[in-house]
Amino acid sequence: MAKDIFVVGAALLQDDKVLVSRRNSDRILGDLWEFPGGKIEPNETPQQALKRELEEEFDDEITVGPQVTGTYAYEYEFGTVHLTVFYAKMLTHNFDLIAHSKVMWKKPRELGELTWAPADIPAAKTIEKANLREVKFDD
Ligand SMILES: Nc1nc2c([nH]c(=O)n2[C@H]2C[C@H](O)[C@@H](COP(=O)(O)OP(=O)(O)OP(=O)(O)O)O2)c(=O)[nH]1
Repeated sequence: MAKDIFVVGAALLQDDKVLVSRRNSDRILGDLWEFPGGKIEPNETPQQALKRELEEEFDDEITVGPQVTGTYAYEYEFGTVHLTVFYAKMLTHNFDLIAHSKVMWKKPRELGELTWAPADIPAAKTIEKANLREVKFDD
């Protein structure tokens, strides 16, 4: 049986745009677009894992909002990735990020132009049709 890998991704929002990130060429699923995030560690909730991964990656705190869509399982040859994508916001927006070659801020209708990691397609399609200004955060 293929191993199960539990992964969280963040659809970071800024006005009417969402941050997308491209995997490095030398990694599994190299060059494909994804939502920044990573594997959930034992004893972590998906939200805790997402905060930890994003804080490591972008050196900024995030607020985690609602799930974009249900957890989606995709069977790759290396294992089955169970991906959950949450809407999120950065607390202090780090503009350096925009210059970073592997991330881009995109409007929802532009998401269909990207070559996504297969596990991300349902979430990307949901966001494509979403009105990002209506996503509700608790704070
Ligand atoms: N981060 C992330 N990974 C994704 C997405 N879609 C998708 O299929 N994956 C896959 C790629 C990897 O096999 C796995 C996540 O691993 P990762 O390498 O990004 O996470 P990590 O930093 O915790 O892992 P590691 O390098 O420490 O082993 O999930 C996505 O949207 N975001």
